[in-house]
Amino acid sequence: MDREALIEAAKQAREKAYVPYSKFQVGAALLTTNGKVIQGCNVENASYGLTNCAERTALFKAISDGESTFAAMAVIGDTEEPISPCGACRQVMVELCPPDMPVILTNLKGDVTETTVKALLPGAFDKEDLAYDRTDQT
Ligand SMILES: O=c1ccn([C@H]2C[C@H](O)[C@@H](CO)O2)c(=O)[nH]1
Ligand SMILES: [Zn+2]
Repeated sequence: MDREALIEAAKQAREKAYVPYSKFQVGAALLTTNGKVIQGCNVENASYGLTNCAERTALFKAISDGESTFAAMAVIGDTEEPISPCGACRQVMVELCPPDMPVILTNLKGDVTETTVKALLPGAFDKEDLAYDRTDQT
């Protein structure tokens, strides 16, 4: 699966976005290590804060389908610069994806930036922080 095909899958997913409030469609495509592509779109709600972004939709779909090892993600929106994932999605990527996993950020004009999960959220709070032994502390 090349980068262009993953971007195309994200573009298709974007068409399915449920965005009656923002009208801002976003698509994501997550490549698993066994070559499957899982698509996600943003799904909004009348209670605005319940909105699920495209990136988290793809990740949660994958986990609930039993897919847990990921190789890359592409994200697309109609933005001037390549789309920038929100903080919540960056935190969920840190939880579920390898730190060096490529994240391909694009827009409809075809601008592309490639980054990584760890570059998107340096210094993230993660499972290692929870693993610290606190039993002897008062
Ligand atoms: O990377 C992003 C940025 C925004 N959104 C969604 C959330 C909301 O539905 C709309 C406007 O913020 O775009 C995503 O899905 N992914
Ligand atoms: Zn988000």
